[in-house]
Amino acid sequence: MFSARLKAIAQPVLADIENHPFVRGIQAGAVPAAALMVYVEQDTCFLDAFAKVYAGALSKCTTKDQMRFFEEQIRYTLNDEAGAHQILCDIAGQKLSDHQHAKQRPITYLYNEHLFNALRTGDLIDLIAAMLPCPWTYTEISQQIVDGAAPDNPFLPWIEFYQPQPGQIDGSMVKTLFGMVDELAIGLSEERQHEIEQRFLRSCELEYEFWEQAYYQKDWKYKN
Ligand SMILES: Cc1ncc(CN)c(N)n1
Repeated sequence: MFSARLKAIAQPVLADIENHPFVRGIQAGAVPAAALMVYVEQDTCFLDAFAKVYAGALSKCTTKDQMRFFEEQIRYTLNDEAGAHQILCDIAGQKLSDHQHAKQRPITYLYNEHLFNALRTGDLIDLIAAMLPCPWTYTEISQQIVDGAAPDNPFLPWIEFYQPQPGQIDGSMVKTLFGMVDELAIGLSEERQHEIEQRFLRSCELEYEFWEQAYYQKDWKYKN
């Protein structure tokens, strides 16, 4: 299966994500408030772009079922994922509405442009491959770190938010997306498959860099 190939090539970066100090901090129940707020601000920019890219995926669909699936993801991204941000703001003692109008920092810009590039230059499979690391790495992280988290860990609601539970959208949707990729990969040349793998792997690396950007509060050097 092509999806197994994608998961296999991403194992080293997935391990680095799971060991990132931000992610380890979530598991330990302590992340600096400033890092949390950079994360929330940048993730707001990211999810706005992600919803638009989902709309682009919808425009590339060939069946009603595929269209309904993406329509559901757009609603989830626009309406429900701010719930995860609210949890982080509560932990940091901050008001969510004060952190929803930030400008894109470099990695957010790069990640968003990477997605828009897949939308402009790729087929549906290219776009799904570029989008999949977003839900996939969070599902993997939440499964990995929930075991070591203490019952009074303030991040538990955030970890549970991304847990692949029956009826919860992020778990089953990852399976659906990998299933779509497997179907769409049938008959593609080795060269095309390699291109698609690159889009997937780049997004995994950008997921890592997104944690890095927030934890170390990285920003543009020159601003006006
Ligand atoms: C950058 C990023 N990647 C993934 C997710 C989880 N959907 C997120 N909210 N933000």
